[in-house]
Amino acid sequence: MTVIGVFALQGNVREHVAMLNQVGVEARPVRRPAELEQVDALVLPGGESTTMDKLARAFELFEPLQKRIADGMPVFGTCAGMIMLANEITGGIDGQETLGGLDVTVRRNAFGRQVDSFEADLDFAAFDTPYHAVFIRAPWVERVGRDVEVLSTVSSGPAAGRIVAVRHDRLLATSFHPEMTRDARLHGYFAELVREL
Ligand SMILES: NC(=O)CC[C@H](N)C(=O)O
Repeated sequence: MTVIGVFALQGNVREHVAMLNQVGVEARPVRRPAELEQVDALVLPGGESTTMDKLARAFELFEPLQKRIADGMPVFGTCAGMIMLANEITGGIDGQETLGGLDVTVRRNAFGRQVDSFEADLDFAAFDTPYHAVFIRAPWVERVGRDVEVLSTVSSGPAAGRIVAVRHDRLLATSFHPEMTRDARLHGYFAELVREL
């Protein structure tokens, strides 16, 4: 049976595990390299990408993660997790590094101070009704590589048109926190992507 890990050094780990269970997937926290070896795919939750970068190094997960991503492990990165997956970032702190793999440029804290946190209904071609998304000091995607599919953009307001969900082969990323609403459709979408392998 497929097992999806949730990177558990930071973020809403329990909520992600619960939503994966809700879509019929076994899920468990990943804190150590040996635990990473036992999962088929991984969720990188939101939090603070600069801290995640440091913690991943301190727990000796950074290089094993990069290797698994290069070997084709599916990863769903949300918010700070999206930043961690990006090949390139703007607005990072000095020396901040990402795992990479996703051919995009992501701007940290892109929505500005006034809109630190906000909610928006997003359209996804894969879903029949809008997806209600919660953004917290969220990044957006400024550049997408040739093979990256844009799954959703903000539909109205000052940030209209900004890219907030993308997929590049086995890597899925959202600017927002899909574990903070009751809507498990994105976890379901990711689970499908993992099962198709
Ligand atoms: N909710 C979040 O994950 C915020 C991301 C955070 N602003 C960062 O740069 O990592």
